[in-house]
Amino acid sequence: MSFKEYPSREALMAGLGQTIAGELRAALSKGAATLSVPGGTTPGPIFDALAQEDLDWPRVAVMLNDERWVGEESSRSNTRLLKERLLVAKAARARLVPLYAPTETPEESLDKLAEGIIPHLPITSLLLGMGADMHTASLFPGADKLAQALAGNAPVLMALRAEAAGEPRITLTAPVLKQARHIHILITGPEKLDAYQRALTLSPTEAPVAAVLPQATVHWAA
Ligand SMILES: O=C(O)[C@H](O)[C@@H](O)[C@H](O)[C@H](O)COP(=O)(O)O
Repeated sequence: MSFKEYPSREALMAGLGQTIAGELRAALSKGAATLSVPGGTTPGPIFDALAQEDLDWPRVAVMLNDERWVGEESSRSNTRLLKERLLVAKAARARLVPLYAPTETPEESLDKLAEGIIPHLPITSLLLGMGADMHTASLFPGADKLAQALAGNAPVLMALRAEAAGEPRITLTAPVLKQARHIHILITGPEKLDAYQRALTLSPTEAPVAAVLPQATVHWAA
């Protein structure tokens, strides 16, 4: 586990964008590469930076760590964010691996979406966000199927429901996250720094982000 503090959010976003681009470039020199990213409000500037990187994007599979079960017309759609901020400019030619399909419930689409993901595992570069409640991806404390999603034998993809999550979620499970070659957790501000420090002392059931902390680099700026 390591912790990296940056002098400003701008420095964090630019620096981490370059780190991830370097990891993808190294993987591409040997074969294909997979980038998995969060939605939410924090990663937009890293997406902007990555979209300008000179990479062999058609050989990069890009997916989300998790999705809120809403259509792309919703401002809460992570797929929409991805299309607007990451899969543009030079990265427009990257290959999007979907985490959403227009069925009423996520359960109806789980198998099909998982089938699309499996050929692109393990993830080369995994960028994770974290909530102040210490959830990561859609592994929320108190979620209905959290224990199954944290288990070593969890399927690749699961549908979860949690009060704090709002709509139903679909998420990569802990074993898939842990198998990523490079794991980066992106957090900003004092509240999330405090949550990260608490997570270091808690179990993944209490603080789901703890499941990946041992292998992760945490990147923080005030
Ligand atoms: O769809 C989501 O909600 C995410 O993927 C989620 O895990 C996110 O990374 C955290 O909730 C942090 O979100 P913020 O960056 O908005 O604080």
